[in-house]
Amino acid sequence: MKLRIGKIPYANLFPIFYMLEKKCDCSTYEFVEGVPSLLNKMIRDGKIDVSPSSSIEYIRNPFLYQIIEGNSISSRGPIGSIFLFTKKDIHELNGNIVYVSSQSETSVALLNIILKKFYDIQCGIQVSQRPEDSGADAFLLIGDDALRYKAISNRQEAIGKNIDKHTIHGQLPIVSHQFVYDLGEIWYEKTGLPFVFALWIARKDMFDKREILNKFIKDLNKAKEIASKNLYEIARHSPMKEFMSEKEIVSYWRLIDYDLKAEHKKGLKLFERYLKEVDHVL
Ligand SMILES: C=C(O[C@@H]1C=C(C(=O)O)C=C[C@H]1O)C(=O)O
Repeated sequence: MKLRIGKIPYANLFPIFYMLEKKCDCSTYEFVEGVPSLLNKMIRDGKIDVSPSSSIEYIRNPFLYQIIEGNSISSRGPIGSIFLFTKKDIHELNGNIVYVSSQSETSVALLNIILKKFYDIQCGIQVSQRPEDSGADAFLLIGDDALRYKAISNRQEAIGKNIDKHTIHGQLPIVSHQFVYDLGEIWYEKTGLPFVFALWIARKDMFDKREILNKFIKDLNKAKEIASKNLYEIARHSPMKEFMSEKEIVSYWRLIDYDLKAEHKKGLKLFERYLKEVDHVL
C-alpha cells in the first residue's frame, strides 16, 4: 500500500521534489504527475491522497481535507510565474475577453478579484489550453508556461529593435503583449498580505495510510529545509535551464515563500472574503 502523492511538474516545486526523491526513502510513495487543476480534481475524487493543490480547492471543500501545516506556495509580492500578458494597460481592459490557463484555478480566481474589485473592470473569462495562441489581447499563464513565455519575451526585448515584429524567428513568439502584470505583486500592493497560491492538503478519510502520511509530512519538511540551502546545486539539474540561466532560476525560487504561517492564513481568509464579494463561482 502506497501513499498517492500529487506532483505538480513545474519549476516552483522542483527543489522540493528533487530533494524528496534524493534524500528520503520514497518506497512507500507513488508520485502522480499533473497540472494543478487536474490534481485538484484527483484529490477531490479520492484518486490521490495528498497533493500540493490550488488554495481555492481547500476553500471549496474544507471538510474533505486537512492542511499540511507549515507548507504552501505563496508570495509576498511578485511570484515570478503568474502573469497577465496584455496588449494594453490593465485599466483599459474593460469589455475584453481574457484567456486563462486551464491548468490554474486559484490564479484565475485571483485575476477575477484583481479586475473586478481592485480595478473595477468587467471582462469575460475564457478558459483555454493554450491562452498564448488564442490571439487574445490579454491572457493569463501560470507555472512553467508563464516562466517560458516571459523568458522568451525578455530575450526578444533584449534583441529589441532588430526583430521584425511580423516574422517568427524559430520558436520565438512575436512580442506583442508588452504589458506584463505579476498577480502576486498586485495582491501584495493592494492588501499588504502574502498570497497563498497552493496548499499541501491530505484527504481526511485516509484511515489506513495515516502512518505513511505522518512519515511523508516529516520528509516534506526535511526536503523543504535541505532544498532552501542548496538552490544553486538544484538549479544545475532543473529542466528550466533550457530557458533560464541558473541564476535566474534561483532568483525565481527565492521569490517563492514555501511557508504557511499566521500571516499567510490571514491572506487566505481575505482571498476567501473577496471571492464572495466578486461572486466568484467556486
Ligand atoms: C506559483 C504558482 O502557483 C500555483 C498556482 C496554482 C493555481 O493557480 O491554481 C496552483 C498551484 C501552483 O502551482 C505557479 O504555478 O506559477
